[in-house]
Amino acid sequence: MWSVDEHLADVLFAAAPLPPIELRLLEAQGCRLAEDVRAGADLPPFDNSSMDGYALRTADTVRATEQYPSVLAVVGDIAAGADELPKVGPGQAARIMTGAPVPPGAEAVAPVEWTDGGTGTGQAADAMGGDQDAPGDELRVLRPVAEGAFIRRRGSDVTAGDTVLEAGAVLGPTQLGLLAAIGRATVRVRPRPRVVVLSTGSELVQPGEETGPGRIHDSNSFTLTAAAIAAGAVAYRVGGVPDDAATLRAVLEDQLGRADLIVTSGGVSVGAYDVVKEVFADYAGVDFRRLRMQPGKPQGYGRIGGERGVPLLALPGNPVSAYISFELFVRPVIRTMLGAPDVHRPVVRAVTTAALRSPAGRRQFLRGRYRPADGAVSPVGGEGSHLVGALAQADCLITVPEDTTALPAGSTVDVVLLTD
Ligand SMILES: Nc1nc2c(c(=O)[nH]1)N[C@H]1C(S)=C(S)[C@@H](COP(=O)(O)OP(=O)(O)OC[C@H]3O[C@@H](n4cnc5c(N)ncnc54)[C@H](O)[C@@H]3O)O[C@H]1N2
Ligand code: MOO
Repeated sequence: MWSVDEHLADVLFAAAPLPPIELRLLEAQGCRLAEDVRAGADLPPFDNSSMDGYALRTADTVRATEQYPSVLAVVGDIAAGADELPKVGPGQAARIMTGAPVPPGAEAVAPVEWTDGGTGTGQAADAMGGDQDAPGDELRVLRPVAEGAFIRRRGSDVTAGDTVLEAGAVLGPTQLGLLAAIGRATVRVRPRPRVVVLSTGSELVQPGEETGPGRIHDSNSFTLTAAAIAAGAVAYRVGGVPDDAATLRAVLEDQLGRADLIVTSGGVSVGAYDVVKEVFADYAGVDFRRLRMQPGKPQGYGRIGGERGVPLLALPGNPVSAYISFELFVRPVIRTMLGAPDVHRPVVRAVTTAALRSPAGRRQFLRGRYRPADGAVSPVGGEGSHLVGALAQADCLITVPEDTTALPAGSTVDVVLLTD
């Protein structure tokens, strides 16, 4: 028998970060950067207005008041995206929209609310006049405007040559937006591992179909596929492969091409129909071992597919065993392939609200609910590895060490937190 830690070490020994690839921005969401990204140009790329208003020279507004406005000649109209800009001289202003380039000669922008909007009334405007082609040709400015007011300076956000994101950064919405803003269409990242999830068992029926005598719905392929996605993988679900050597070989052969990792459930124990185990051992080069843990005792792992050798983890079929095995062994492999620094789930110390029992010589992982407020943890459901109802209520695993068979309520235990 092997310990949990020995098995984890062996499984991780064979795992490595996937080689970086160049991906389009939205395909790279959630991935880690494999390069330092530098800005090729300034952001903003040019001085521009942060308000709808009038670009002008500050000296012209020094004595402006509501009673005695400064009167300026409007010499042009600048929309965002404009490339031909009027020159603003003394006594002149140009109507300007938010984001539009500040024209030569202008030193500040007066928001439209600080002017009469070119209406000739001398009353403060609350919006730009609607006529784009013919802005009023005489503007009254109702207060002084300071040098640089409402101008977003070129390079004030990002300067050309700046490292804007470092290798290892995770690309979320705002990082992807920044990459787009500096003009990057693609980026070099560690890709998400492609995980093929395959559940074996002739008793399995897909959800939505009638079960019939002795048959059950395939739930593992859903749990494991969802868990792989939650861990950061791209996952492909192949549900319900019958316990038949030829079929299983064909399916494995077929799936190999699109997999960085294969995860199977079922057929790893000692049953008479566990042809799966034979196929994995002979064809796929998978070793089987029994671990000093409960649930999750029987485990297989190895590499399949000759040269390239895709790692394969064969998990036990009992649904709770399969899920716990995923969390303890498969998730760290996926996280390693992603190049994540945190490959393991966090473990906290907590006080159990109920007495716990555990088989001698096995590390037990009981399902529990953890209360961060007071550091208490309560078991949910029993020990049985078929209890999917209780599993769905749990948010943590309560660990009872190998050498402990009973713990009274109030004992301090290690708890593996399962929430993302
Ligand atoms: N004589 C022994 N019997 C068993 C031992 C043992 O040491 N000696 N180990 C037990 C333990 S522990 C486990 S765990 C299971 C592992 O069994 P297998 O990996 O061979 O899985 P199966 O026999 O195919 O199925 C076990 C159980 O899980 C259900 N199952 C399987 N696949 C799915 C699925 N995709 N969705 C939902 N449920 C699934 C299956 O119907 C069985 O009830 O072996 C024990 N036996
Ligand atoms: O180890 Mo099995 O996984 O106890 O149910």
